[in-house]
Amino acid sequence: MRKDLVEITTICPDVENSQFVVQSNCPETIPEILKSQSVAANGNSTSYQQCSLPRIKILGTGGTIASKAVDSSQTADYHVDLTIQDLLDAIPDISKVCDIEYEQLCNVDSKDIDQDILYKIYKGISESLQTFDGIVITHGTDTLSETAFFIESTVDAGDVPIVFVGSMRPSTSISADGPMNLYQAICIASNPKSRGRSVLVSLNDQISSGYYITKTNANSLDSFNVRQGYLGNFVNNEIHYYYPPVKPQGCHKFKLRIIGDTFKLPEVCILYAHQAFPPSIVNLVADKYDGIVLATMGAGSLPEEVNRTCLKLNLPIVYSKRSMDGMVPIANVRKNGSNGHNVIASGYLSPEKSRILLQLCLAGNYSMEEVKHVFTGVYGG
Ligand SMILES: NC(=O)C[C@H](N)C(=O)O
Repeated sequence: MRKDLVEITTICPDVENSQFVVQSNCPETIPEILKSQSVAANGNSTSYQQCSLPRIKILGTGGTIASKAVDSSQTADYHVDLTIQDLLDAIPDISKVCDIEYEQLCNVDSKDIDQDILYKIYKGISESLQTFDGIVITHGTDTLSETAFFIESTVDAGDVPIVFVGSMRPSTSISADGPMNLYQAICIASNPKSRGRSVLVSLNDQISSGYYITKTNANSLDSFNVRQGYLGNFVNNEIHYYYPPVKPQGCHKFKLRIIGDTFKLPEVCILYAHQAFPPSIVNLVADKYDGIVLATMGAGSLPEEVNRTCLKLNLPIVYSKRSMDGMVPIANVRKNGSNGHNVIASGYLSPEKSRILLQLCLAGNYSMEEVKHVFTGVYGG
């Protein structure tokens, strides 16, 4: 698993009592690697000495974690002003945990992450997978779940942990949360127990799946919520995972086809439904977009006239939901005997994740049946 472990002895008859030689500044997790390798060797042949720390790549993109306000009591009205190097300077102890290389991909609030930046993040991660033991991406929390979902859907990480991290307070704030969140993200990426868990998110002492996470609180430190449950947490900066490594159920992987360096996804917009939602709004955007996602009321509810309008259109329309919990079942979309040639149920996916999934399906020239299969078969729609 690790390239930087060097075999030093060949006799280890008693795994439980065997001694491992570890550098004094090694992360506490290293003995776990050594132990598991010895167990794999059936307790009778191998022990290892660590000769270097895990290699971690940090990709900086901006967000509140890289922001400054005018004074320390301010937790709003701040701007992105710090580089990834500044952020790392605030956590000098991290040099005891791993060897770091870093790259500034951009420095923006996450509301400004567009397709070009998304592609830079995809490329930065893909190019680092072969060389590093873990990857950390600093990112604004507002759209972090979208980037994490996109990366989970397009990157085959193998066992390498890809950890997204942000903060809710700017760096200048009293009790800024960024340095600790970043420190923990790097510990997650460096820890062998994180291998095989795909895309993770580090925030407020919690470790979550990047695939399932949703930002549910616009202001508090405990901003992310995962109905599927957290994967683990930190106590005294030790990682405690609740489950063995696992990847999200049925996640559909897309292979991005990039021509030259141009990366262009089809355009999909989201419309938020409400009482008296007019069909005219659907017609208005239908000409300008390749697909539409509707944040419906309840579990797929829209005024009947809007349903009829959608069925007349010749573009894919995903019925998602305004509610954070629950799902849109296919039965609520293909109603009254209609075969719903172009309408798709989002299942459990939020509107913003449905949008990305539909973009990826359309970019791959999936047929309507294939698009439905991705949503229906995999996500329970
Ligand atoms: N807490 C944050 O990071 C919010 C910020 N507006 C962003 O998404 O970049």
